[in-house]
Amino acid sequence: MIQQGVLKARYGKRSGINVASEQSMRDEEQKRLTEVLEQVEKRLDKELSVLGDRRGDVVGIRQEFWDDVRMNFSDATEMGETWTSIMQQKELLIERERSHRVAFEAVERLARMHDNPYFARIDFKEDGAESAEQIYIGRSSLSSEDGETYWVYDWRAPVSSLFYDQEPGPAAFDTPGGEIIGDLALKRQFVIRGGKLKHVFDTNETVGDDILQAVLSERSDTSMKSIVATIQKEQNQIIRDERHRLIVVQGAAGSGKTSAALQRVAYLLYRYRDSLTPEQIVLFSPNPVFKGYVSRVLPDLGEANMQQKTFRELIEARIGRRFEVEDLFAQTERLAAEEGTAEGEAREKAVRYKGSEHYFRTVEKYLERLSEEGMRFKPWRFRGDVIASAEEMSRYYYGIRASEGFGTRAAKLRKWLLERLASWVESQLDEPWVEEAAELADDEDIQRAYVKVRRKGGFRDSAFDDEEQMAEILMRQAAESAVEPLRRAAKALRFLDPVGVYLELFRSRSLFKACAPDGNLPDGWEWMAARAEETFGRKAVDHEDATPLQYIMDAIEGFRKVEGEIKHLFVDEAQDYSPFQAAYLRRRFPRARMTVLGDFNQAIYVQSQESGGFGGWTRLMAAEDTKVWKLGTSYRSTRPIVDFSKRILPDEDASGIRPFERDGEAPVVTICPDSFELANKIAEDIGRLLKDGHGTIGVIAKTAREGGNAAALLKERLPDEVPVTHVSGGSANLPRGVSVLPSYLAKGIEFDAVVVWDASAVRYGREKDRKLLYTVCTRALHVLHVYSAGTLSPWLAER
Ligand SMILES: Nc1ncnc2c1ncn2[C@@H]1O[C@H](COP(=O)(O)OP(=O)(O)OP(=O)(O)O)[C@@H](O)[C@H]1O
Repeated sequence: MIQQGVLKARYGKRSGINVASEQSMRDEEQKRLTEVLEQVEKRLDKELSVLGDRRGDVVGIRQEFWDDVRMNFSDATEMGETWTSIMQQKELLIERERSHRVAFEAVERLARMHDNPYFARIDFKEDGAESAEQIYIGRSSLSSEDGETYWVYDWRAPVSSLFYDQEPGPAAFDTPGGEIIGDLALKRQFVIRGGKLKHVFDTNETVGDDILQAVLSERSDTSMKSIVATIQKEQNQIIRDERHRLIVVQGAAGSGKTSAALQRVAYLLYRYRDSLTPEQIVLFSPNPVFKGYVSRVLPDLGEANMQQKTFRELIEARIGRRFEVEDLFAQTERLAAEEGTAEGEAREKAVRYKGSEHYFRTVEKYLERLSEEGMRFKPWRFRGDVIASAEEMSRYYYGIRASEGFGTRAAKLRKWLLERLASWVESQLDEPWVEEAAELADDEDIQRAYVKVRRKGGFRDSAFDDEEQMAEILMRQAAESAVEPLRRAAKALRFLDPVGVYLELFRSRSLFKACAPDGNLPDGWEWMAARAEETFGRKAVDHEDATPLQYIMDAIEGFRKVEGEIKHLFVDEAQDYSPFQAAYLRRRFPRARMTVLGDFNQAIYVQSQESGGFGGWTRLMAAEDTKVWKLGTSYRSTRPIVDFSKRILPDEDASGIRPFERDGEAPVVTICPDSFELANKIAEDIGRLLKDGHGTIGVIAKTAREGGNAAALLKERLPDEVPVTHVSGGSANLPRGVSVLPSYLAKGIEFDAVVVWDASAVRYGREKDRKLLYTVCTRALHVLHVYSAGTLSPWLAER
């Protein structure tokens, strides 16, 4: 609920306004609201009765489905008719179910409208028009049945952008038919809840601070809310940008990147409702918790959810069947566990390097070279016979012009191999192994052979000849089915050896140097080489090798497995992607426009430390198709929390971050002598925070292991009626109450109160921990309490 006190306090400050005119404005708007609600009720009644009828239809058809079908299986014709009649009945049911769903959605939409039909009004006089039109803006539109009166405009309608973008005075907005110019005479905002007019006031700002203040002061929920009533001008530009194929948003923590992305999805679905479906939009989410957290926004706006994926799912689907693939979280945990050891340092160096631009360019160059030489093939053998050796394949492959590209070359080689296989099968027909295999033929094989001979006119005159033909066919069938797996492998291009190709980079020093942009081996190359041999040897793939391997694999196959039907790709937390991952997504979704959102101050994974900010993303499309937007105002946290968090960052990175003016309690730092005392203090604190009414409290630990310990220690100390949820990798739901989770699962989400489990110098002492600590602290909306067992992190100490 909006905290009315905030609005009243602010509203009171405007007391220069004439009280009488204020009252008449209220009366006027109350009258209008009553009228609109009457309309909504009328429509609701109608839709409810339609819904009842449709439900009756569906239930009726289901119950009588089999009665209305004529069943007769006596002969082929009757069977055909029975089938047709079942299909007709099924079509009817599908159609009625669809109309039932449409009616249900209409009822839902009208019920939402009855609660809160609109949130703004603008009066706009188009140049040349006689008078200004009053335009009321809500989550969805409402017009009279004859279509003559527009009671409410959808927030996504072209004219609604006036509300978000412009102040009273001369104004213009874009429509698909061109720009419309005129005068914006009035901007009015409303708070309507449960069909009651709570507040109404005029504003000169783009979107008044008063309402935003009130909205931001609300307690958080376990899932994200839509922001349509308070979209800010800079966010609106992102939401409505249709000009660019690639939109990159760099925005401070809490600046509304995810919110803007989701409203943009809703906007696109509205704008292109005849040609775009939610299934054609994919959002890449950082983790399963986030997936659940954002899944309510679109349904609340009356739209179906887009697809959500994580990068991990993409990798798993492609190479997960053949290899044990480490995921990003497992990698992060391992790096944390091995921190300070020689092995740990070497691994970290490798992870850092493999997420770098240097490595990406090295592999790109390597792929270029592969089009001239060096492709590796698996020899094509059967029963010890070499049907095609790796050398022969290579010769054939490089005999095809390079300009044909990897995909065509692989397809041509496949054709050649299948032909070879066919003539090899021919040469084997008299061999004893074929005879033996033919003797094992089962009834089905014999039946097939028999049918073939019959088709050729056999089994009529000379029985002897027919038997011979049967035997020959059976042998051919036996040979063919023996080589079937080989044929299938050829179809899947399994004669290519992507792992061999990948490992070659670490087997040949000179090859690596020749491909590296500066001709140098990276520091730790030998360690990486030994590690790669060792992991691939046991069919495991480190996370840092997974995308490069997949990229090479898909490249040498000619990027066959693309998702061309996807029209829009959204990538949240984009700063955490390596250049390989960015390039891979572009290839995998070749037709998609991309909206990429991130914050380089929250680049917490080792894999993206060297990726060069957003470089990996901005090069994906031509400069004229690309737009970089910046969001600097942080809306999530109170001003004291934003100021506190900013100080964790180097000045140059913090300078662009502005808090939205919302007051609150100053963050509190508590240093405890040891972790035992830390757990005691935090347990007490949680009791207080719950008593103060904070509905979501996030206790954020650095790693999953630490989170597990923290959850156990808190459960021991807190009474049973305080449920403590330990959120780990697999769980997708964020409950109300106290959640204990590792830093990387807190990405993108927020809590009323954040308790930082142990911000000591031991846990967050190094430069690379700085962004992590910043990310953790910026999860707080209203309250931030930081605890440390022993010496405080240096990133917090100097204050
Ligand atoms: N225009 C707005 N009106 C109301 N609330 C807003 C607005 N913009 C952002 N917020 C609120 O600010 C909070 C942060 O928004 P969001 O999660 O979209 O930011 P973000 O940039 O993705 O953050 P982060 O990078 O830290 O994950 C949310 O609670 C969101 O509802």
